[in-house]
Amino acid sequence: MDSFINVTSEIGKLKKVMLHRPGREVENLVPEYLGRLLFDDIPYLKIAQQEHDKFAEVLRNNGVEVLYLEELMEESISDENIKLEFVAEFLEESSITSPALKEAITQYLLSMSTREMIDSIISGIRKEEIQLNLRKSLSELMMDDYPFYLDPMPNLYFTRDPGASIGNGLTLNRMKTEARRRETLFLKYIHKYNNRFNKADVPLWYNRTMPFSLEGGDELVLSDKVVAIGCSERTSSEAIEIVAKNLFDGGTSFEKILVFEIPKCRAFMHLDTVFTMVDYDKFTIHPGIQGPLSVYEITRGEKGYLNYRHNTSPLEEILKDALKLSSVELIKCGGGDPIIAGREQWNDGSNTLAIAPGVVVTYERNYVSNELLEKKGIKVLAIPSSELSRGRGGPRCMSMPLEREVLK
Ligand SMILES: NC(=[NH2+])NCCC[C@H](N)C(=O)O
Repeated sequence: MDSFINVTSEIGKLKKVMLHRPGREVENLVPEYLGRLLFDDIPYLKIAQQEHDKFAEVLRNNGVEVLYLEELMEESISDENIKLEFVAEFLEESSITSPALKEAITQYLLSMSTREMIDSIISGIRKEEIQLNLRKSLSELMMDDYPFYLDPMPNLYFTRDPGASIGNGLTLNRMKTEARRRETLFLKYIHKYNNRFNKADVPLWYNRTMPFSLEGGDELVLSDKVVAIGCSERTSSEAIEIVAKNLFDGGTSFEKILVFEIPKCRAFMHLDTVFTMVDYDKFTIHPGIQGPLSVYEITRGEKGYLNYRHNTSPLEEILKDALKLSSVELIKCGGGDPIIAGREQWNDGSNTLAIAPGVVVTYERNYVSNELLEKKGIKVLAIPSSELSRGRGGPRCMSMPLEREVLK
């Protein structure tokens, strides 16, 4: 049986992808906690869902099988013991320490159908949902005005980040911030228990139990030989070394890791917010990172060691050389105009999702960058984006490819 995961490029025809349709979690955002939950504004859920459905429809109309995280998860924990294991682990990681409270929340969750339970965990659990006749501990008393027992997970529709498909395997990531760390538990259970996965042994190139942060928005599979990883606000150099070692030792075809060191700031949180691949030899780039960008290379060394090199050539040269191309083109977000580029990058103008070589899904609000892509011969499938964009992620962030056609 073929592996359930097969991703050896950023642009090969997309065959299977995992999404999460935004739900009630987005309506549990309030101004006080926006920053901590990594949002800049509160999306209007009804419109966000319509936009997201349009995104899924564009993918389906182009031959992509769309799988929803919530459905894969429901399949994964249908067995009662696995469900209990999941709930216990989830509550542990949500810092529910009081045994009585843990028991009350567990009973509350288990009174629901599996699907309702998953939706409720994603939405977050407000204190008034559960009637408690317990004596409060000191810490509970002091946290009394905090509205949630379980925080909502509004970033889950960015399915790109908790894990990434590389070759036939996955990185199961450790998220930089507390706000997103529990998201990776879903992928852990899907990987471990979903029949689609474990029938075809899927190796993990990284695990969420490791201490260094790694997020999928930083992981780009440029070819079956080259992976680019952003060293960013979210992804650490230590994690990159571990992924490199595991890919090289894991019998994969990968030979080189290009480490893109980008400025560590919110606007550029992941590499894919400033750089994506749109065709064999074409990339989008935010002009704001071209100056500060440093590229390092990791290759296989002797006796299992890794070789490291700071490559100071211009980015075009680095990409040409790594991908064995005669030329490459970097297409500037907003055409390079600093105001347009700043505005469109903030709404993920550089965050394209290639669904085939030269065919990308983008946000329609980034019309200057979209027109430019079209001028360069790229087919642009633009989706509505007024509400989805408020979470600071675009079509690439909102999708986790599971399978792409192998490029010839
Ligand atoms: N792959 C990406 N660029 N993801 C964007 C994620 C946005 C999300 N609000 C966060 O801050 O984590």
